[in-house]
Amino acid sequence: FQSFVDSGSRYLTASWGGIQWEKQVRTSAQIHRSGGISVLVTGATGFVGSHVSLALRKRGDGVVGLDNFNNYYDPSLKRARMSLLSSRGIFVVEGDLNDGKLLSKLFDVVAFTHVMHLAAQAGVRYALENPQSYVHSNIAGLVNLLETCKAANPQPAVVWASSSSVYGLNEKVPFSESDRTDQPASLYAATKKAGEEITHTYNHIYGLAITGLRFFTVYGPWGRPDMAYFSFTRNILQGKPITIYRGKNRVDLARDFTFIDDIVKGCLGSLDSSGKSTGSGGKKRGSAPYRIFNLGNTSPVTVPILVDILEKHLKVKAKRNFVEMPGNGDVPFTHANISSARREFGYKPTTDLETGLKKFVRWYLSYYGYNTKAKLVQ
Ligand SMILES: NC(=O)c1ccc[n+]([C@@H]2O[C@H](COP(=O)([O-])OP(=O)(O)OC[C@H]3O[C@@H](n4cnc5c(N)ncnc54)[C@H](O)[C@@H]3O)[C@@H](O)[C@H]2O)c1
Ligand SMILES: O=C(O)[C@H]1O[C@H](OP(=O)(O)OP(=O)(O)OC[C@H]2O[C@@H](n3ccc(=O)[nH]c3=O)[C@H](O)[C@@H]2O)[C@H](O)[C@@H](O)[C@@H]1O
Repeated sequence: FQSFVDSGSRYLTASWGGIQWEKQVRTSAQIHRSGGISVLVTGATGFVGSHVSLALRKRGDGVVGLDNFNNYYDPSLKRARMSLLSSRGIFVVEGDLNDGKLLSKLFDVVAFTHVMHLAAQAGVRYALENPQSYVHSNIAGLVNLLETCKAANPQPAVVWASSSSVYGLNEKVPFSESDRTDQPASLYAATKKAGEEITHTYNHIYGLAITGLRFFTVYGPWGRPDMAYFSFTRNILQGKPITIYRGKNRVDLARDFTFIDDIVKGCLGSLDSSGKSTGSGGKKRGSAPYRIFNLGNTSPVTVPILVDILEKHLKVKAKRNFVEMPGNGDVPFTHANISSARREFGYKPTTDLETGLKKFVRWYLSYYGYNTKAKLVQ
């Protein structure tokens, strides 16, 4: 464990502590509505984390962010999201999940009721290039966070992001939470599956209330530049070709693309129904809930149709380059059964891909300085 932490030390930052810092953390954690909660959001300047933090704040909850601002994708986008959070009074602590002293300090300063754990090394194909980053954040970082939560007094309830990728090579659709998840197709998926097992042990031994959310290919404004809808948009606007993967016999790949606002509603619904941890200071005093939910859209769309929609909104034709899906961790299709989340906390996605991509394109053109005719304004 220590060697993972050491090998990841380039991520570690120590610019925290001091009276002013504690004041900022406390102020940010303050609850502004009756019955509100105070939440530590990890990965707060990431795509999903920034949206969830803003939504919690908007309804009057206390929010403190944590993020290491790593350069997996352009950190200036994370800084821009942070500015947005700061403008709403949310303080983001710059630090790594593996920094145990920092996490303990945060829990000394604030008695968080909930942890929304969204920090991770995301991306399916990048695991071929940098496998250790998945071990660092998704395994070692997760254990470190759970160690802190277990020792806290009171213990928070933990909601964290697993992934649709745990269904791996399954062919039965739609994917249900009770389906097998023992055939991962990527190291990313394997670390998310490991996360589900690891969180189970912390629930079992220490009484932490745990909810795992299997997100299905989330997209939207302020999104992730490494994802297909985002990189396709960039290339289409720059007149560069895009690579579209296809399965054997030229079968199109499909994803249950899910709009960010629907995911945010699912995150808040699961936080509100997460139940209570039963232990404190590392001692279990009763059993606590352990839950896993799919959060998808239940309406898969093929990748070429995604490109058709982008072309329509961008008013530019894509240069399509089809290649057979390389063995890089991809799965042919995803499709969520969401009846458990609907039953437990009323999860009901309402945005179709056409509408959601329109909102994404509008944001993209504005953020990257294009005028409405998709020309870059110099
Ligand atoms: N976006 C999707 O389609 C999708 C789908 C399924 C699951 N997920 C999961 O949802 C979560 C959020 O994903 P996202 O799309 O917002 O990704 P993201 O990369 O935009 O956000 C993750 C954030 O975590 C931070 N981070 C990573 N490692 C860290 C560490 N060790 N310490 C502190 N901060 C760290 C990153 O800097 C980043 O800002 C992740 O757990 C991801 O695996 C995302
Ligand atoms: O749902 C999930 O669990 C996963 O969703 C996404 O993974 P993925 O579905 O692979 O999303 P993209 O990378 O945006 O790819 C979407 C589709 O486009 C395809 N694609 C991707 C990139 C490319 O250049 N060409 C291409 O055809 C992929 O094969 C896939 O079928 C996220 O990147 C993961 O972090 C997340 O865990």
